[in-house]
Amino acid sequence: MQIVKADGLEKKFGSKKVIEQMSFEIKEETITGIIGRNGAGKTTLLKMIAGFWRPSAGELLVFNEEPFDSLMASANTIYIDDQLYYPDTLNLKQILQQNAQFYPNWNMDLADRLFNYFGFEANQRHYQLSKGKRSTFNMIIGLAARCPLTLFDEPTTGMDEAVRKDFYQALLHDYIAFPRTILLSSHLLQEIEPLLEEVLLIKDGKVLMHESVDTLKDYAFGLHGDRDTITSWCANKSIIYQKAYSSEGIYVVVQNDFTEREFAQLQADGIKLLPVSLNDLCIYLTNPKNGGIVDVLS
Ligand SMILES: Nc1ncnc2c1ncn2[C@@H]1O[C@H](COP(=O)(O)OP(=O)(O)OP(=O)(O)O)[C@@H](O)[C@H]1O
Repeated sequence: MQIVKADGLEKKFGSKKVIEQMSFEIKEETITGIIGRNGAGKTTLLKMIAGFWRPSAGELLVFNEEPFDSLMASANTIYIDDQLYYPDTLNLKQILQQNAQFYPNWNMDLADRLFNYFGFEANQRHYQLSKGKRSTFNMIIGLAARCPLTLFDEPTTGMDEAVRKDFYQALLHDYIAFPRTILLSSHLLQEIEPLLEEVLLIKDGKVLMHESVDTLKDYAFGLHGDRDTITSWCANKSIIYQKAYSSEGIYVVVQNDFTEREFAQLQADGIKLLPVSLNDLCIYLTNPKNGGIVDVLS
């Protein structure tokens, strides 16, 4: 079953289109990484899915309903980012209790255990928490709500590495015990990769790719060696990235449509074949076309 379905989805702010012709489907009980550079449109997309913002055009269905202003969607969806606001009059324990009343699957035992593990105190106020502690508290709400659709928008902002690792472990552990549909936007693809089943890669408001992590791992590989040999091998191939490392040497990342025979021939020609990490692949695919920072500085 599809939990989210977008077809020709668009969002404009004034005359500026920030989401353009997005079409994709998110399957039930998957963890999908929403990946893209700064300003790609991740938050805008997640906020439309959460029902906070109305699309400008196209179709967006969440649980088969338009999510904007939908009570059904809001009761079954939770959106967590570092901007969550709670009234100053409530302490942290009261915030948990309030959430417990709203979310039908809320698990107070899980919330309490995480609350104690991360060293929160009942009478602390949300606005007084440090940035990392606020993200940690928000994450507890995102997990304990056990919403059928859970949206985490850069949930680890400000968390130190140890807390981020705890969060990823808690997320995976609770997801295995209580599967739900999770969308997770993060710049730390390397860290979240082990959690992900699918990646929705966004560039300039458009979907560049929507694939399983397994497919993306085999999507491309790197060729390292003599420039002329590699250039002739890549004449009819789809090049994703290239960098010269000497006057005769080059590193090229190329889409993987090589046959076993071609692989053997490449190696016989003295070309090194290197795997490309998911993180690097996404960086190369979303590279702006105006060179790198070194080009600006030199
Ligand atoms: N309320 C708004 N009014 C006008 N433009 C907006 C608004 N919100 C977002 N934008 C623009 O939409 C584009 C996409 O922003 P968005 O926050 O969705 O990107 P993002 O991928 O989440 O970026 P980041 O990784 O930096 O958080 C940006 O160009 C941004 O300036």
